[in-house]
Amino acid sequence: MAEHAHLDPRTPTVVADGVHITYTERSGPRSTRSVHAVKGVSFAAYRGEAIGLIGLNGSGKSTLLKAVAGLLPTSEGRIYTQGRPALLGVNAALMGDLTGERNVILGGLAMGMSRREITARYADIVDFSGINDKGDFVSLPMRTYSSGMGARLRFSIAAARSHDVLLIDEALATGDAAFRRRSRQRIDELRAEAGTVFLVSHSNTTITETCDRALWLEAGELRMDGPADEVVAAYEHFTGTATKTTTKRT
Ligand SMILES: Nc1ncnc2c1ncn2[C@@H]1O[C@H](COP(=O)(O)OP(=O)(O)OP(=O)(O)O)[C@@H](O)[C@H]1O
Repeated sequence: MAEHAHLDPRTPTVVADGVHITYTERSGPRSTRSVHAVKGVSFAAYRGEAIGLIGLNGSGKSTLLKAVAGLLPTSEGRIYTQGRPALLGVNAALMGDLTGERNVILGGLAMGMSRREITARYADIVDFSGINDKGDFVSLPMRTYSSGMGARLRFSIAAARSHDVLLIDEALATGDAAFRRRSRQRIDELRAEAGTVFLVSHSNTTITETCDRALWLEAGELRMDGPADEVVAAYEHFTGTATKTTTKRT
């Protein structure tokens, strides 16, 4: 229809409309302190996009991700999402005293998989994580894993099913090169299945390799939104460092 020609034909999965997020904490018996972490952020994310969130420490990236996941209320503005977004954080709640195997089952249930689906995908999840590459770690308690192993297992559990919106907070940075390659492929597949992936990372290389679009947050404000390579280039110019030195080696 000609009169609708100006409308974006893509399907939005997340719309943030003038979002403000403020943390309020008690700072004494009768006083509170508040931190205005996200300030008037607006964007629309569409099916099939992988969007990187970049910015200095404390710029509001994790806060925005948690709000999109529905774990933090906005103090002003609205966030609309399609389906139930899945948040995959470095600290996602797996249980240290339980074995990797038990955690795959619990994590799978938390991600909305049925027992039958988990059983069917169990071997793939463990293979993908690579935690059994050097021995039978999956039958050991998770507290015996390195932080990289834990993060890999979390990513593997979350990525085992498709999501309308998958939110990933730094999880990929902890893997080795082979695991990062597998993760990138899996993110591409999730996008091809028409999901939207958000990725918070301090590695500019991870952002440009994994994402087609990036949002740059600066002191809680959205400073730039555009193609990942352009936004990363502007951010690097701002931080005054070249790609080489900002690439986090893990
Ligand atoms: N639970 C909390 N209570 C109070 N203030 C918080 C809380 N979490 C974060 N903040 C504050 O909100 C601001 C944004 O933090 P956030 O963790 O979202 O930034 P970030 O960009 O993800 O940082 P980083 O790159 O260091 O992970 C910071 O000033 C931080 O101190």
